Amino acid sequence: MNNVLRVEGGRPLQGEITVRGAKNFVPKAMVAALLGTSESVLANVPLIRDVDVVSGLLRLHGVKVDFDQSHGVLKMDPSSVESAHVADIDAHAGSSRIPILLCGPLLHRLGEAFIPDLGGCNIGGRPIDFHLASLRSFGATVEKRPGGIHITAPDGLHGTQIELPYPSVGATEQTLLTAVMARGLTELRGAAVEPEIMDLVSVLQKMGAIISVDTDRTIRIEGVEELTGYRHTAMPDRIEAASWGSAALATRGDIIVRGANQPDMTTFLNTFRKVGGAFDVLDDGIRFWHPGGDLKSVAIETNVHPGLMTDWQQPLVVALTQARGLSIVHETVYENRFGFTEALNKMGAQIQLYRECLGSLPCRFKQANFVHSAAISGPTPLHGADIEVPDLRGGFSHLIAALAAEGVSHVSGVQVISRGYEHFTSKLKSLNANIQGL
Ligand SMILES: CC(=O)N[C@H]1[C@@H](OP(=O)(O)OP(=O)(O)OC[C@H]2O[C@@H](n3ccc(=O)[nH]c3=O)[C@H](O)[C@@H]2O)O[C@H](CO)[C@@H](O)[C@@H]1O
Ligand SMILES: C=C(OP(=O)(O)O)C(=O)O
Repeated sequence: MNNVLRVEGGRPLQGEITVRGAKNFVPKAMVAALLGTSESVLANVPLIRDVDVVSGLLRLHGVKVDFDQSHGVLKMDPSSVESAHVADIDAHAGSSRIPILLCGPLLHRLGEAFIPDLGGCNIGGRPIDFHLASLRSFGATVEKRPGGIHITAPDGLHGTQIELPYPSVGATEQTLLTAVMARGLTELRGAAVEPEIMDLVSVLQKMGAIISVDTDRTIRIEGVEELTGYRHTAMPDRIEAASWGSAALATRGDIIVRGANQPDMTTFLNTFRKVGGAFDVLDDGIRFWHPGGDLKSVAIETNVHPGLMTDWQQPLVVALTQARGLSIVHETVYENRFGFTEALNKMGAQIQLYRECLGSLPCRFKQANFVHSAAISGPTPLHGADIEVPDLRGGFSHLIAALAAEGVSHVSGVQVISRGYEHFTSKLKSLNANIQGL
């Protein structure tokens, strides 16, 4: 695919598209396959770059990976897992955040792991201190090496007690993937409970794990000696679904998102309704549309589940530029997730950023000098511009802004978007968008 899209905006997006398995679940289920003694089969797998990256990493470790792309069925056979060459793994440095989750499974299977430096969106410092503290508490030894980290477990991995300082999605998954085969009981307090984590718990349970999740963010895992392969259908991508909902709103359009699942999106749907968007829950998806008239301004704060997802924030902000009045967005998950607004201002939006907490949720960034709140005055007509994709969700937001704007935009660096949005150019074309690769 070409890296620059010419977008002629001003047309409502209309039609229907389908979302498949979640970017923030599928790669983790792929990592879980490493723990099994037999083949795992995962269905509803989308064609996105993070799936390619993890397929590559699994293959390097001797897993046979067979991806039937048209049906979205991935078969993974880990019966002959082996150590990969460090130089080969190094080639994956900076590609995604998933490699850190290989630690536990590789320690169980091979007794050691080399993990390349991580990638993922540049929306904050994104340290891995909780991951490493968790692994050390299971008995692992971590050593920094050029290009990554080397991990061993000289005395094996044993159950432990962990309390996360913040309900980190990745650190919760790290703990789960390590605890399921560690000796004894692990108690994880302060865990994240995002639906993608619950789907991973389902996969691990199918494999033979014993995991209980309490209502107070405590997860208890009884280690078992052996896990088998699994058969599972991945939960749909609630971030992609919400992104298309925001695109319908920003362009005054009407989009049916087949595959969108209401229970995973309750908080988004409440916000969507408060802004003035209309939706209808269908048997196999959700229809999102702009009902006409003015959109309404809102004050929102991102938070861990069941709060308003941070990954929903960026596309929604584009729709908020078209709402009447002053909208406030307080980002409490990442300290630096408003960089994408610079391009929106260039296109005519009026978004002012603040270091203060413009909201009442407890926030780690209070008085820490991070620009993490935004005030959006609207409605402001948007006009076409030449803009550069900064990150995955920011990139999709730029596309929506270009589609909502009058005139022509050139959006460069769009390949980043394929990390989490399957076939996004053909989906846009099917929704009547006027886009061309250059
Ligand atoms: C591949 C994937 O699933 N990515 C998602 C995952 O990212 P990821 O798992 O990286 O996000 P986390 O939930 O871990 O991060 C949340 C916050 O905790 C901080 N933190 C995290 C780990 C750590 O060791 N130390 C630390 O300080 C982070 O800097 C961030 O401020 O959850 C995020 C929060 O829902 C989503 O935005 C990402 O789309
Ligand atoms: C931040 C995101 O992803 P990652 O953690 O993979 O960078 C995202 O999906 O919006």
